[in-house]
Formats: sequence, structure tokens, C-alpha cells
Amino acid sequence: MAADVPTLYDWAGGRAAIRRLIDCFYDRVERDELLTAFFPGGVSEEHRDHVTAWWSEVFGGPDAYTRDHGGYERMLAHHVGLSITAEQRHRFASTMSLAADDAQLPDDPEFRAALVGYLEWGTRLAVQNSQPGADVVEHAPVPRWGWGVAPPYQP
Ligand code: HEM
Repeated sequence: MAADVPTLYDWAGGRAAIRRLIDCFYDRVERDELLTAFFPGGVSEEHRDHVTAWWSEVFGGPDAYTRDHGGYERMLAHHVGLSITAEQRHRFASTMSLAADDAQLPDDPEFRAALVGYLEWGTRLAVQNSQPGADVVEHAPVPRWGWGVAPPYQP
């Protein structure tokens, strides 16, 4: 991709913006009848911080999740055995999309398409990995997501 195309992380507004997204998301999750049981007692500060690090890295920011939080293998371990249903996955993905509005992330079609593309991909992998006896990919790098076919519109 051309050197002047920003990362999704920078376009979103950096770590503070990703943290707003994650907070708005989990604030909704805590009130959601399909999702709240995954987080007994509420979504901890530690979880919010780690998931912020994950999304920041995926979107092209610092590689803090790989360096400090156990990387792909730790993320995988958290999803194994959860038995996430199709309905829960859809609620998770649609709630994150709503949270992007709550958090006032950029709402240009290109950015939101990239965000939802990663969400769709990531949540479907989470469902697969969470099933009993799933044949998981045990080791992988933290993914890096990009703009796909539509980089940001910059006249
Ligand atoms: C794009 C999709 C997803 C991403 C990027 C993601 C990311 C993560 C990460 C990075 C962790 C580990 C946090 C840590 O290191 O402490 C985690 C844990 C977890 N995730 Fe996901 N996840 C996704 C989908 C889902 C779905 C669909 C569900 C359930 C409906 C789910 C439920 C959980 C739960 C219950 C934990 C463990 C929480 C804890 O014990 O602190 N995740 N997720």
C-alpha cells in the first residue's frame, strides 16, 4: 500500500479512540442478555485494556499485545471452550458496530467497511475456535488488518 495511506489505527484516532470503542462496546455487553454471561461480575479494567491493545495492534498500532500480553496464543486460550453460538456472534458483531457510533469513530464508509470486515472475520474465527473439540491453529502472529479494496477517500 502507498506510503501516504494511514493505518486504520491512526485514522481511528490512535489508542484513545480504540479505548473509547472498547469501553462503549463492553458497556453495552454488560447490559446485553445474550452476552453478559460471558463476563460474570462485569468486564474488568484488565480485559478492556488487553482488548484495546489487541485491536490497536491489529489496526496497525504498536505491537503491545504481542510483546506484553501473550500474543495470539493468549487470545486463543481465552476463546477455547466458550461454545459461542451463531446468535451470540451476530450480537457481538452488531454491538461492536453500534459502539463505533457511540465512540464517535470516523464514520466514512471506507473505515467502517474495514472495521466490520475485521469484526466479521474475527468473530467467525472465535466461534470456530470456541466449539468443543475444535481443530484450532495453535500458533500464529496477531493479525494486521488493512483497508481492503477501498483506501480512505482523500481528495
Ligand atoms: C473480532 C472478534 C474478537 C476479538 C478481536 C476478541 C478479542 C479478545 C482478546 C484479545 C481476548 C483476551 C484478552 C486478554 O488478553 O486478557 C479475548 C477474551 C475473551 N473473549 Fe474475545 N474476541 C472476539 C470475539 C469474541 C466473541 C464473539 C466472544 C463471545 C461472544 C468473546 C468472548 C471473550 C471472552 C469471554 C474472553 C475472556 C475474558 C476474560 O476472561 O477476561 N470474544 N477476546
